[in-house]
Amino acid sequence: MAKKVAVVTGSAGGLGKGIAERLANDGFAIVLHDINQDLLKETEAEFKNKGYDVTSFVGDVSKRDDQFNLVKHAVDTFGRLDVFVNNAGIEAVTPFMEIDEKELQRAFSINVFGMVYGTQAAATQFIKQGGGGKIISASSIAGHESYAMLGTYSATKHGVRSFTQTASKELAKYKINVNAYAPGVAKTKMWDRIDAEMVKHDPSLKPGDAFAKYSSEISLGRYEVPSDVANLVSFLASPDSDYITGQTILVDGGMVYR
Ligand SMILES: NC(=O)C1=CN([C@@H]2O[C@H](COP(=O)(O)OP(=O)(O)OC[C@H]3O[C@@H](n4cnc5c(N)ncnc54)[C@H](O)[C@@H]3O)[C@@H](O)[C@H]2O)C=CC1
Ligand SMILES: CC(=O)C(C)=O
Repeated sequence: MAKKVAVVTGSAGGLGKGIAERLANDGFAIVLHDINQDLLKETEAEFKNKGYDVTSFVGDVSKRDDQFNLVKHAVDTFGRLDVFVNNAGIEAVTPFMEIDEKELQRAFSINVFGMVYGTQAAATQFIKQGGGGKIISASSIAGHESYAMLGTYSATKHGVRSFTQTASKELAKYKINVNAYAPGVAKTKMWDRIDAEMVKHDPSLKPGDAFAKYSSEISLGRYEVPSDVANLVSFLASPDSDYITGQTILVDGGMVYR
């Protein structure tokens, strides 16, 4: 039987790379994707060296055409699509009174518009194929609870949770499951940048303090690593999750309780 095919956006590094590697080990053919062409090519070469069935596509999730072309690339290369992971996202760290139009536009266009366009592109292909499919998106603990200095970011991740619910209700008739994962505090480049920005806005903080403070609130006593998130995404991409849809599932080591 032909391999199932998974697309993971923003998978040149960070959580997306961990998710893509786990899905490759689960037996999927993988479409890596990112806006960072150099890092994407490095990751593609690394995956090829490991023997994974992989291709890559450079794109910007905030551009609707790019998202549809990404799905086209997956189908042209591997013949079908089974799983689409809307992972790409950016942070925004700003005191509420200083949030401006530029920040709102940039964060919403990537985190929310990108998720909507990716979901539309994947669902269009799933409906054409006629056999259902899985759409899995990156929300956050900040999609369940809003944080100081992370107002814009938190609103975008609440948006992902909201669109996950709506899309799941409308796409259920096509046997398309739409769910989201909500990580907590993972030590990726994103958190390095959040930490640096928080220091700039709060003179009482030194580098590493914000990350240490957030991490200290994790019940299981350690920060998150990509495989923690990938374990959940693997489940959501598998038939074991066929009866779950519209959910934004926390994978945070115990920080936010819903
Ligand atoms: N790191 C963390 O603690 C948490 C992360 N998340 C979410 O998980 C997802 C992945 O986060 P990380 O791996 O930590 O971030 P990261 O910044 O380490 O990696 C994100 C990747 O997405 C790519 N990307 C950014 N904008 C893009 C665009 N417009 N189009 C295509 N690719 C783009 C980047 O080039 C990068 O390779 C994000 O949606 C983030 O909001 C959620 C909760 C916690
Ligand atoms: C990066 C993130 O999603 C946080 C702080 O919850």
